[in-house]
Amino acid sequence: MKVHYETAGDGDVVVLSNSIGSNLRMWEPQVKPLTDNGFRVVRYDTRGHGSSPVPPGPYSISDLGRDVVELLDTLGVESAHFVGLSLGGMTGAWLGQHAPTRIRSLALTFTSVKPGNVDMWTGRAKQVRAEGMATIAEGSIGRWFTPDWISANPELAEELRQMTATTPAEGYASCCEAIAGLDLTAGLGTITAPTLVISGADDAALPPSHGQVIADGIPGAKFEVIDHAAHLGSYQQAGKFTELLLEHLKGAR
Ligand SMILES: O=C(O)CC1=CCC(=O)O1
Repeated sequence: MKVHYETAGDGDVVVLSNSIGSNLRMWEPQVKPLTDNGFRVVRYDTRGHGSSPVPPGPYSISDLGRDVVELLDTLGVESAHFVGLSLGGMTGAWLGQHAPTRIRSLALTFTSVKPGNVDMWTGRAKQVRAEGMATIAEGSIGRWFTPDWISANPELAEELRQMTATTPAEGYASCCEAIAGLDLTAGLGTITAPTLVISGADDAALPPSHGQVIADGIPGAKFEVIDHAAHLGSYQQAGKFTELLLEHLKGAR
């Protein structure tokens, strides 16, 4: 499936992959630092999100991974650095296992290879298909940011709440179904790409224990935990997140 994407800058390609309920705009804080450091940023909307197509679900993690391979084919890019947050990180873990020749390095952030809570994810899919996105959008903001960040940044928080509220319900639900029951643990040891794993100390959705499993499973992976970061730590602690990412990407050049 051809997903919607935007590119910026010149140099080695870095693909940025969004979390569930967001779109490529979530990477706004990273675009300038990456292009200023000689990378070509390719950010895309995961299927069912933003301006990408919304085929009827359920989707699987291999659907999401194959969309990235098709995107690289479209761009004529043999291999790219891949940075994913949450659902994007799960897509990255699939790519590292199933399309290793297309992946130069991986940054798997605020994510998991075995999220668990199967009933919660299937229940969320059912709720969204029945009621739409409004209730889910309220809940997302509470998981994405700590209460003090929301109080200090009310306009940004509202903008990001709108990002979730305007996500197509069928797309969101179908991605919940890709997460439900997911378990990519067994293949972690086959990943050969240089990998950075980042978790957030205040991420109640996918706490650092999930990142630790990934880092323990991938040979040579580096693991960092960012303080004062909830689930959308790339936004809440954009400075620290981008610093870690640039160090990793420059080391994998
Ligand atoms: O929104 C959430 O519940 C947290 C989350 C898990 C996977 C993802 O992309 O976001």
